Amino acid sequence: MSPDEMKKLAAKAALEYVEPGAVIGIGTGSTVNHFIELLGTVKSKIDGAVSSSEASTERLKALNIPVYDLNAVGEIPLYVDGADESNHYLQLIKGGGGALTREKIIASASRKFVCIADQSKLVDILGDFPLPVEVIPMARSHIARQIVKLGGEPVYREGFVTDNGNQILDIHGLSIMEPAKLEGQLNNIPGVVTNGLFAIDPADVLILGTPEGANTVYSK
Ligand SMILES: O=C(CO)[C@H](O)[C@H](O)COP(=O)(O)O
Repeated sequence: MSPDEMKKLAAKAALEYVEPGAVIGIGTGSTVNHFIELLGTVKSKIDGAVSSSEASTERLKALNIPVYDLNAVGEIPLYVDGADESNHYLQLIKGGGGALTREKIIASASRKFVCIADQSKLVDILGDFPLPVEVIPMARSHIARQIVKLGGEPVYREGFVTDNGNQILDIHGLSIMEPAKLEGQLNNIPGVVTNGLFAIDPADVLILGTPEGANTVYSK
């Protein structure tokens, strides 16, 4: 079975968490794209969505699913998003698609974060996937030097601009033993908008697509 088929299985299983009348928080990426397609089949049962990126908004609107501004809604019952890596505590690296800041905001505004992924995303130690950091452009070089002091190798994602008009540094060479600590340290560097660690506030549920079906994983 291909990774994409596994992503689709995970997305399908996440539909079970959708409650009638709800506004659903929607992440970004190829796994979420499957979820958006499936959400289109039950759109009459939901109120609409809050989206974490221009790309997801476009897909939701193409299916005539109403997209609300986060400021116009209260607490969101459910947030569905993918991940680049998850450990067994459901602490994540996200932001491969560059949408990490809006993703973290909507995850934080949601009661339950259901993460969907193919089985390859589950790892023992986070860090093989380069950790994205969204930065204010004028602070980029300064932030890169601070990251080197923390033991990482920052690489500027050249030519990429986030939906917020900022830039991304991808940190290579990390083996992240204390994800919550590193998340805080990075966010404390002036000019960092946010980083792709979702460790202080991890996912609540991880659904992994596997060749045998969708497996639900809870935190260790
Ligand atoms: O964080 C993300 C985008 O910013 C995505 O959730 C992450 O990159 C996973 O993507 P995919 O579902 O395509 O594997």
